[in-house]
Order: sequence, then C-alpha cells, then structure tokens
Amino acid sequence: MNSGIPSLNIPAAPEGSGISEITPAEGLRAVLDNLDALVYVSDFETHELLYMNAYGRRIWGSIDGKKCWEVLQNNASPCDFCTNHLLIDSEGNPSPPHIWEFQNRLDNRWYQCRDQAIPWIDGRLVRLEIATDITDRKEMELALKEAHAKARAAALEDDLTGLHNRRAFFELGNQLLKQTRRNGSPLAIIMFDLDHFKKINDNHGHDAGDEVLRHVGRVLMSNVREADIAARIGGEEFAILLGDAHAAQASELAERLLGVMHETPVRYHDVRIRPTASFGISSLHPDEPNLENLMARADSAMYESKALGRGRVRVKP
Ligand SMILES: Nc1nc2c(ncn2[C@@H]2O[C@H](COP(=O)(O)OP(=O)(O)OP(=O)(O)O)[C@@H](O)[C@H]2O)c(=O)[nH]1
Repeated sequence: MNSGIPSLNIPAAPEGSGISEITPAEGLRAVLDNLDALVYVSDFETHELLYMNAYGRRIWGSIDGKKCWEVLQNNASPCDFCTNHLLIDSEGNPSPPHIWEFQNRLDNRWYQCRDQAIPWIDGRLVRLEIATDITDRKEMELALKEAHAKARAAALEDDLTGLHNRRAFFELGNQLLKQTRRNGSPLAIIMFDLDHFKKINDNHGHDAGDEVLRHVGRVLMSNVREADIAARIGGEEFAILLGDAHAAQASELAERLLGVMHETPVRYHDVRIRPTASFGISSLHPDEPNLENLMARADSAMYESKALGRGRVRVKP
C-alpha cells in the first residue's frame, strides 16, 4: 500500500548501529504510525487525502482516493468549519500554524488540532493536521464549569425559600437598575416584613416559623413575573423589584400578595397560621443615585404600614 510518505532525504543510520538496512522512509513511517495522535495530509484545493498515519486509519478507516471530509466527518461536501483559509496569507503563502479545539462528529471525541499549510514534495500546497485527543481534559473542564455554576447558584439562593438571597438581590438589582436607566423605563420596588413574626415562633416553634417563610416564598414565586427579582433579604423581610412597572402596579401586586397570604393559611401539624405583612412601595426617580436610595424610601413606607397597624400597603412614590 502506498503510505503517502515521500522518500525524504534522511541520512542513513550510522554503520554498526544494526539498523542500516532500514530506509529513512520506513523509519519515519514507524515514528508516525506509533504516535498517539492523528496525522494527515490533504490536498489544499481538492481535499484529497494524501497521507494518514496508523492512529487515524484505526479510527477513521482507509483513505484511498477519498477526501478528508468523507473520511474524517462522513460529509458529502467540504466541512463548513474547514480551516484551510486560515493557513495561508493574502498572497497564498503558508501562515503560522492554526491551533484550535474541535469535537469530531464521528467519534464524538474532542481534539486539539494543529493545522498548517506546507509545501508537498511535488511543490503543491497541502494541509497538514496533527490532532491530539483531549476528551478527558474537556470532560474535566465541563464538570468543573458545571460545579462552578452550581456553587454560584447555591451562593445566590436563599436556602429556606428558594428565592434569591440578599446578595443576589443586590447583584441582579443593580443590573436591572442599569438596564432601566439605559431604556428610560420605569422601575418599582416592594418591600415587606412579616408582622409579629416573633409571636409565630414563640407560639408554634421555630420550625413553624420556617414553614411560614417557605409558604411566603411559594406565594411570591407563583405571583411575580419571571423578570421580577423576588428575594428574602433578611430574617422575615422580603423585597421585589419590578422592571417596567410603576408604583401603582407594585401596589396592586402587594395587595394581591396580602390577600393570598390571608386566604391561604399555612398548615403546620394541626395548626393553621395566617401570616400578615406590612408593605412599602416606591418607584425609581430620574435622579435616583442608587438602589439603596430607592430601598430606603420603600423601607420608610413599610415602617409607616407597621405604625398604622400592620397588614397594609403604603406607597412613597
Ligand atoms: N423561624 C424563623 N424565624 C426567624 C428567621 N429569621 C428571623 N427570625 C425571627 O423573626 C423574628 C423577628 O422579630 P421582630 O424583629 O421582633 O419582628 P416581628 O416579631 O415580626 O414584629 P414586627 O416586625 O414589629 O411586626 C425574630 O424572633 C427572629 O428570631 C428564620 O429564618 N426562621
């Protein structure tokens, strides 16, 4: 079989080394066929495969008379990700090697490919690719990325309610604030604090209090829009940022939440607890310096609700 390796001008092995009968081409073939990497050469214009080492033939089969995209990808036409155009400069001369990572469609494994245009023995330009299997590293990278994403999500979630936690509220809230300023759209905030929550803990136990907090979390999740930012920002204190909404819409939502809390008591063993909350609403001013300033207005409205007898909504536009 024609290996495709040209008879290169490699000096013969020194006399007495015992390998003088091995031709340079055979030696070179032995080296290439024992590499733990794919090496192939294809015609730059026709894509015909001129050489592929044993590693490649073992995985992708025979190359005889076939094009690189037929053998390596089982394609019916040249690959849309072919890198040949990156391997030559504007005058058609070889550029420095192009190194990239790629997942092969036939064996689904990841390869780091080193592609280079080189002159072949007959003077024409050919594509030389050396591809090393990096699947294990890729899988490790992927697992690490997933673990980071999970850890980050856990760091931003309130364990008890599944809502955003205080840190996430500020991170996401500041992003929403920037976006709101860019778009010139309205932004409203609801802050609320459960009423006499200490009494719930004292009368029914801390676990009952936790169940009430979980219940409030569920009420929020099923009543706010996906784009709203609902968070538990303290022990029994919650906040909701509503993008593209005015104080009147926030106030409507707060009244609805108060109604749902009242109508759906929390069942804890054989007791039913009807939590109430005091709500404060505000909306973004054009010259609002930051999120904290907006929150301070809603917070003061919330304390007015407490002072006026709790279980109500106050607005400080
Ligand atoms: N069960 C439970 N209780 C909590 C949690 N975080 C804070 N608390 C309790 O919430 C209670 C809050 O009490 P206060 O600040 O006096 O407020 P309140 O009793 O709700 O009274 P007002 O806000 O004035 O209506 C305290 O007893 C805290 O221990 C929690 O995660 N779980």
